[in-house]
Amino acid sequence: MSQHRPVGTPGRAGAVPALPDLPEATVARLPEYLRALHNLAETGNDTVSSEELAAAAGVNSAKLRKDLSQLGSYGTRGVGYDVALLIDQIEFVLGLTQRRAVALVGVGNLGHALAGYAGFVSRGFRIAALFDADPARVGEEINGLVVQHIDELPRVAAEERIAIGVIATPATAAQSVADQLVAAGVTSILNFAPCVLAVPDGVDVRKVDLAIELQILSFHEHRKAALTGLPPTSGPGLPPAAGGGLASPLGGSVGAGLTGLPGGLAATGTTEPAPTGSFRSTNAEAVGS
Ligand SMILES: NC(=O)c1ccc[n+]([C@@H]2O[C@H](COP(=O)([O-])OP(=O)(O)OC[C@H]3O[C@@H](n4cnc5c(N)ncnc54)[C@H](O)[C@@H]3O)[C@@H](O)[C@H]2O)c1
Repeated sequence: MSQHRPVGTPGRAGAVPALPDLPEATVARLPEYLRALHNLAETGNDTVSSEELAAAAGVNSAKLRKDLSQLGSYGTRGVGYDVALLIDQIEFVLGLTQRRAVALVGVGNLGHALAGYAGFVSRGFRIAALFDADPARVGEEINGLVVQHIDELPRVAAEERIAIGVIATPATAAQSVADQLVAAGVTSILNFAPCVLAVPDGVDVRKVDLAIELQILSFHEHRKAALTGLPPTSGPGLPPAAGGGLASPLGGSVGAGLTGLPGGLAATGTTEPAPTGSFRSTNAEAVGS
């Protein structure tokens, strides 16, 4: 089978292109494919097999073939995928053919690091404005941009056509900043503050929380230790219980089964009720979803 462009690829002047309605998990993998494809292109590869691309992107090849088939891309039997064409297709679907303007709110420790990160430009984004509420930070120049007071947000958002707002303020300020971004017409927010944001329908929120990622890894460490009966890999941790399992905070032995979970929690996890009303809290995890 040959490789096809998806319906409505760039070049059809005036047309509003039809985009495939992709599952969120597929959308989350597309940037991984794109990164791998750019690396392949830079190292002189014109074509790539699904197995090679899957390995470079860190996913299984059946999943990759299914994801790419949803873009209308099937590769060519015996040849694989055309690297340049696939880059075009994925960039088109992700809307990366235009450089989107990003506003960063909160220029403290994290904000400084983000404002100075050169990788956004090469991935299709332009940090167009920096905001802070602290008069001591206003006027500071970082990477050629001057920090402006948050009160300037509505004017600058319109002038710079800000598409995405990045929140790097303390959690206590994040909801009010999100409200200000939404009022200024920003409909996509990347939230680094450790809190859930309420936003109106039509506004997308992604959340990045490295502490959550570490907690998930901690769970896997804990589980591996429980399965092998070995103590955790670092720190004093919990003392091994009699019988080789790990002691839970409420007594009992996790390694001997899941009966020792605090409060009698079921091992399958809990389900939160869906938010109601006109506000929603998508707050999807930007890492690992
Ligand atoms: N997601 C992650 O993995 C991760 C990692 C580190 C920090 N964080 C979070 O990022 C946030 C920033 O952390 P930090 O260490 O840079 O904090 P920081 O205190 O150094 O910086 C916060 C900045 O926000 C500004 N600010 C406060 N209220 C504001 C408002 N209403 N409008 C505009 N600016 C405002 C402050 O003046 C300050 O410059 C915190 O919420 C922290 O928990 C997240």
